[in-house]
Amino acid sequence: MESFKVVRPEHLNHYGYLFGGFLLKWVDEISWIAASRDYPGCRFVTVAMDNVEFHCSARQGMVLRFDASESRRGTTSVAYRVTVFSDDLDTGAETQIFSTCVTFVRLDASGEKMPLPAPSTPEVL
Ligand SMILES: CCCCCCCCCCCCCCCC(=O)SCCNC(=O)CCNC(=O)[C@H](O)C(C)(C)COP(=O)(O)OP(=O)(O)OC[C@H]1O[C@@H](n2cnc3c(N)ncnc32)[C@H](O)[C@@H]1OP(=O)(O)O
Repeated sequence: MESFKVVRPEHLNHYGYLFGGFLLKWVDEISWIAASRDYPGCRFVTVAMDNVEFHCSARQGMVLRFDASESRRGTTSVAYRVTVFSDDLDTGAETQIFSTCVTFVRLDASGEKMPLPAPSTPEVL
């Protein structure tokens, strides 16, 4: 799943760069939306986000592209690889600024973990 955000003034830290907490919030939200769309009817909570490293800053006005796709499916959990790129709108060039893997666990209505639905079997033609 692809999603976009614009870095606005309210997203900056006191040095003038994107506050990392906003990036993590967007990564969490967008991968949660991707999981919830891929598994309709499942209630997911985030159990882990690995490899949080900020090597490139993002500045006001940048357009960020988020690419979230399933990377691992377990019994009660599913992981999404999220890669974030900053777009240069003048040249169209992209730079990868962040990547991590977010793991979600499926919960039932009482908050207990429960198995993911069985993968849909391919239709026999
Ligand atoms: C005004 C503004 C309002 C804004 C409004 C916004 C609305 C927004 C929209 C949505 C925005 C985003 C939505 C995000 C979703 C949350 O924000 S959820 C909130 C944060 N998360 C939580 O509160 C979860 C707290 N944790 C728990 O309750 C328990 O740990 C859990 C999740 C039930 C798991 O239970 P557990 O006994 O710890 O788990 P355990 O049996 O060890 O493992 C279960 C599975 O997780 C896997 N797992 C466990 N730990 C790890 C790990 N470290 N790494 C990888 N896998 C792991 C296990 O391998 C296992 O997988 P399977 O083999 O079954 O596939």
